[in-house]
Amino acid sequence: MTAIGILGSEGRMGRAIAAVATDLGATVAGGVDAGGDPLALAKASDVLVDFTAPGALEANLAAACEGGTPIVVGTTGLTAQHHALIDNAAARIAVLQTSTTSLGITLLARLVADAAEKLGPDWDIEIVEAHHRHKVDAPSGTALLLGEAAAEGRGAPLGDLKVVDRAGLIGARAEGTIGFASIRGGSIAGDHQVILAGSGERLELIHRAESREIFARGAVRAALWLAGQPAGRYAMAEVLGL
Ligand SMILES: NC(=O)C1=CN([C@@H]2O[C@H](COP(=O)(O)OP(=O)(O)OC[C@H]3O[C@@H](n4cnc5c(N)ncnc54)[C@H](OP(=O)(O)O)[C@@H]3O)[C@@H](O)[C@H]2O)C=CC1
Ligand SMILES: O=C(O)C1=N[C@H](C(=O)O)C[C@H](O)C1
Repeated sequence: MTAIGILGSEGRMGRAIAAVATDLGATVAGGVDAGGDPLALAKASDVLVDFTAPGALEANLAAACEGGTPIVVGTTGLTAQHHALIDNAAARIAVLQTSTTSLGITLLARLVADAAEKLGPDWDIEIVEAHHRHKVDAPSGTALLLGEAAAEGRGAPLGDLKVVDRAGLIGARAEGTIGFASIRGGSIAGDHQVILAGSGERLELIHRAESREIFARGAVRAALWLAGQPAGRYAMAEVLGL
């Protein structure tokens, strides 16, 4: 059986992954949290899953490389520098980075790219996400992933189109931009709504995670798939065959 090492094992996702791993045909090799030894865990594991914090990524990737252990990076709030670290690690080991391990969202990203392309820039795109009160990053990694899909449909980098901060007398909406809004409260597992607003009609694509378990199951599925892959950078769509 594939032995999964959990980086962030006492966190919400880490605990959810441990709860479903056996069900899905994996074992848990162990886990670490802040102050733990990721290299010892990497050496004891067939594959690592990282659901920690951006500040932990560099050490976690270094441990994975040194241990020769594939790693699923599910942590969100990553910067361009973090993505460069992931690219470097992927030259040595198999790395799957994804802001969502949900099947529904992975498919939704395809639909969003298609809709953005077909409907054109005079349809305004807004992405609204809602999460639990403990979430520390905004917009969510998934909202940004959906924004990337929309921008790809528009043939431009998201960085050129993204609007995340609206307050005060900001003027009318600029054509072609992609707006983001974040809601935080209670125990919401994760809702994402992509609104394509035209003149006189509106298309709304919505995904609601009903519990954290779907992310945990997706993470284990991704880990089992990644354990057998050669070095390289992978995405969730490849796991799901989409
Ligand atoms: N890709 C996906 O599908 C999903 C991604 N996520 C993302 O996963 C991440 C974790 O979410 P969640 O479980 O809710 O967060 P939690 O805060 O509940 O858990 C984070 C865990 O990481 C640990 N940690 C922090 N720093 C380090 C470190 N340097 N080394 C090792 N462990 C560390 C924390 O330990 P300590 O408490 O000791 O600091 C804690 O146990 C977030 O970025 C979230 O957005 C969440 C759900 C789904
Ligand atoms: O922090 C969470 O809980 C989640 N984070 C991920 C994100 O930022 O998109 C995925 C999921 O929505 C839950």
